[in-house]
Amino acid sequence: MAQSSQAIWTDVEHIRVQAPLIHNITNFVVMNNTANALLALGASPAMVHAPEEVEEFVAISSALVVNIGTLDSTFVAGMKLAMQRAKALGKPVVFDPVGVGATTFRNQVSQELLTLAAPDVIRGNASEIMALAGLNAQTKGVDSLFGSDAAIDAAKRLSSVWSCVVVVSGAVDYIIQGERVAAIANGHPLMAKVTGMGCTATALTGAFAAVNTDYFQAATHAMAVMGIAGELAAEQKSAPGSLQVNFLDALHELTAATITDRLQLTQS
Ligand SMILES: Nc1ncnc2c1ncn2[C@@H]1O[C@H](COP(=O)(O)OP(=O)(O)OP(=O)(O)O)[C@@H](O)[C@H]1O
Ligand SMILES: Cc1ncsc1CCO
Ligand SMILES: [Mg+2]
Repeated sequence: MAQSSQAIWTDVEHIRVQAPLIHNITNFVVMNNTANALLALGASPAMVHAPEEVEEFVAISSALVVNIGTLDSTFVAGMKLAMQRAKALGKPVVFDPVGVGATTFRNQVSQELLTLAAPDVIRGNASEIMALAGLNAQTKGVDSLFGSDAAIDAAKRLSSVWSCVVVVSGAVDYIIQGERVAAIANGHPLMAKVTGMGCTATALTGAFAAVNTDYFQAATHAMAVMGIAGELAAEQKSAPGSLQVNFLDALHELTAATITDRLQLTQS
């Protein structure tokens, strides 16, 4: 078994054995999908966003996932408290800047969160990563208007400004930390036709970061597993409704052999 496939499988086994508790402050659209994806992978999800309880909850969790998809000011207050506490406790923080670039509120909140408590991993589509890096990228709500390769320079800049791992998702997923770059060519175009597959990628990254403190590896492994499970699901039936369900089954049934057979990872 190739070294990279083995390393991915080791993380999956650790997630399945440890079932790390993943604290999610996420959007109303994807709460159910991402909770089910974390469970199917082997982690233990909880969606907890009230400012009154997030600090206590993050303290018992193994990773924090923050997603700005359906922002409002109460969510923002919870995000700030949770991110600061997670940083103080040394817990991994993964950030999904859904729709950043579309409105002033999203832009302001994203910059405030990054400044207050820089995350360990940022995952977004190309438009989001370009907007977050300060490029005047065009956005179309929560979907990208660009291919992921258009955002590689922006991702490098973000990675250096916030000293974090940056993931740009798309047909090819790029994982960037300083000069380290990994590219994952797994996945299926139909994944973009199911809402929240990007949010799911971010949530799974939280689970991998809970078991692997090399967050570049954790993010790379999460994107590889996303892509492979997406391919398997699309082969069952090439339609969005079925893909959403078959994706969960593929995560649950994932084996070391499947990862070895399918992994399309290049690193530089
Ligand atoms: N054309 C494609 N080919 C292969 N995989 C794809 C393709 N488009 C998206 N994916 C995969 O789908 C997942 C979601 O990526 P995408 O870039 O669509 O996220 P997103 O725009 O943030 O989604 P959302 O906001 O709905 O959560 C990733 O795992 C990515 O690799
Ligand atoms: C559709 C949608 N709108 C706000 S968040 C979200 C989920 C995909 O990002
Ligand atoms: Mg997204």
